[in-house]
Amino acid sequence: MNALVQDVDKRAPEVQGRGTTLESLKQWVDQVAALARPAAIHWCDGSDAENAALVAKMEADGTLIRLNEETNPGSWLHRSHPDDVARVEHLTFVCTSEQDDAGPNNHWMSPADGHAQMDSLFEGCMEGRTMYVIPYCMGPIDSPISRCGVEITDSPYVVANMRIMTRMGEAALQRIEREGTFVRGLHSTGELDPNRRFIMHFPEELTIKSYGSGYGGNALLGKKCHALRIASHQARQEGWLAEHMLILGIENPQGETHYVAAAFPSACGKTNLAMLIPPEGYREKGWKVWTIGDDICWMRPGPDGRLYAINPEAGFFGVAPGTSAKSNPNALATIAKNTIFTNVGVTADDGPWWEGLDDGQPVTDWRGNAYDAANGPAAHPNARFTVSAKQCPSYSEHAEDPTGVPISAIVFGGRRASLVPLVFEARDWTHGVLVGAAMGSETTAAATGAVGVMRRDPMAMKPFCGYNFADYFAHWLSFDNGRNKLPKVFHVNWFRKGDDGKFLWPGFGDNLRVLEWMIGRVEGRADAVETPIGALPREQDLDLEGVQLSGEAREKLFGFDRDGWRAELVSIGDYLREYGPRMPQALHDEQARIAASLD
Ligand SMILES: Nc1nc2c(ncn2[C@@H]2O[C@H](COP(=O)(O)OP(=O)(O)OP(=O)(O)O)[C@@H](O)[C@H]2O)c(=O)[nH]1
Ligand SMILES: O=C([O-])CC(=O)C(=O)O
Ligand SMILES: [Mn+2]
Repeated sequence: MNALVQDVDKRAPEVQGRGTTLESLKQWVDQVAALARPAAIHWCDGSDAENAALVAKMEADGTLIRLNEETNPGSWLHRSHPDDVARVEHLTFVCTSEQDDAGPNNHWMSPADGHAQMDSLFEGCMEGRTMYVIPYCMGPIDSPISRCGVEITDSPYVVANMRIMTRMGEAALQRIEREGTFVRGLHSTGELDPNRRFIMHFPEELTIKSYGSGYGGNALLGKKCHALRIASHQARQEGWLAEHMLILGIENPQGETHYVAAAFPSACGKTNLAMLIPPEGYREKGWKVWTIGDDICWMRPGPDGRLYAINPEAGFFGVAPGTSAKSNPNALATIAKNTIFTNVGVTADDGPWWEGLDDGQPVTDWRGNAYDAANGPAAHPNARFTVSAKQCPSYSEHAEDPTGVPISAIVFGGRRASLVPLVFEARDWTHGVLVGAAMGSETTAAATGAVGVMRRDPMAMKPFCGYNFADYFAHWLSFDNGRNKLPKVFHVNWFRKGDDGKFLWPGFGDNLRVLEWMIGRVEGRADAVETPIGALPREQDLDLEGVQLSGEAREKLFGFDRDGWRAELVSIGDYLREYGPRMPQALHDEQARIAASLD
């Protein structure tokens, strides 16, 4: 047992009050142990020795497979159960006392039913297994914006991943004792039976219970469950924002840096944008892009009224397929060592392999079978890497600033094959909130279910907002209070397709051309044309030197299709009405204003 917690037991009754938080932690651990009946309890300290012992155990039982030590030092392959490869939105619940507080955007169960359901699954589920207790901090350990939690799990794979993704161990436990509060997460991989799998949240109790999956977003409870679903609920009560956003810094040739936060749905380009390498021409002039975070952003107004953002995570849990020396060399450099690969293929010399990788050939697929193209891709489309952010060559020296970084622009974006141009700017905050609320995107392999189906995914938070979207939009609107100096809001679409079904915009490094225009707008330098949907750049307002665009590409990326947008605004109006009377009138008014200006 951890020394700090052990001390609680030894304390004389008169000083025990000082350790009340740790006492209640210990009581909860005891309660869980009585229910799940593990063979042993291990309090994680986050040390290298602890990790080495866990990894050795996982290597021995086949949970981890060692990759080539020369080409991929310290790196491992994990093959999940083939039915457990992505988030399960249909099995994810938000349990609030009132159903309306969870909203039409969440599956709901009453807290009593939710606990009963989960506790019956947890009964005796850890028999013969070790129960790990993981104290962790989301965000830099010394940042006032950070928050702590404790995850109890029976999966050593989860422990190894949480060690990379969070600040885990002794320092987190000390912060928990100081702060007097923490999020409780209980997880078991159970039998990995898709029919006995639930990811359940109790935001009013700051509690998470997850059963039956070992996959990242379902099992690493610090990530989506805590840092988005529970944190969004806390953020609303306390006046901040917990968002599914990357954070990056753009340094211009004069050495000035602007920070941008961008919300794209799962597997829609956050990791890639966060690690962008400037294209030819920009590099020579001295443009640089710095990575702060690739998935989650917590932000709040600072004393000067600007929004300050931290990345609550310490690592990247990124999509492997498509990562190449051409698309994302920074990611490739980051994962060159000390990386856990999940569900990738393997080459003859024990290297990790996925579709889109520049060289190598797979001999084994993600299931562990001999690779045969007839059986599908070598790597699962949602294969992932887990790696420390510190290994990223573009990791910003300000990424761990306790104050966070000031945000100049917020960017929303989705996968839209048609209609939506490359970029436009919202005219003010309220319009920006509508643009976020109306976001649409085609579904991806990050969640189980059909891929490529267009759905509304407001602010990329459809699977992650822990409360009613109507209240969430009202919360966003409330930041426009006359005191805050809010960032400009933009919308991008890297995924517009031509008649031949191919992407019209080169994307990746070339996305800096669009970011540069945004910064120009923030500084009042760049030009645009006003349209009913917002301000659009003309081709000449972007630096497109060296970019080959067809006539069709120019028309579709920079044009505005009035008839198409009329239909889109009708669909947006219908969507807002699905939330009934809780939807802020300001968003209905904004939708009506734009719809009217399209006539
Ligand atoms: N065409 C095009 N594809 C892109 C671009 N950026 C990223 N992608 C593709 O989008 C997919 C996923 O991108 P990621 O950056 O890993 O997605 P993410 O938003 O970080 O995803 P999560 O970790 O699931 O939240 C990969 O297949 C990329 O190759 C781009 O600018 N253009
Ligand atoms: O949660 C996960 O498993 C990975 C992720 O970032 C997402 O799906 O958005
Ligand atoms: Mn994500």
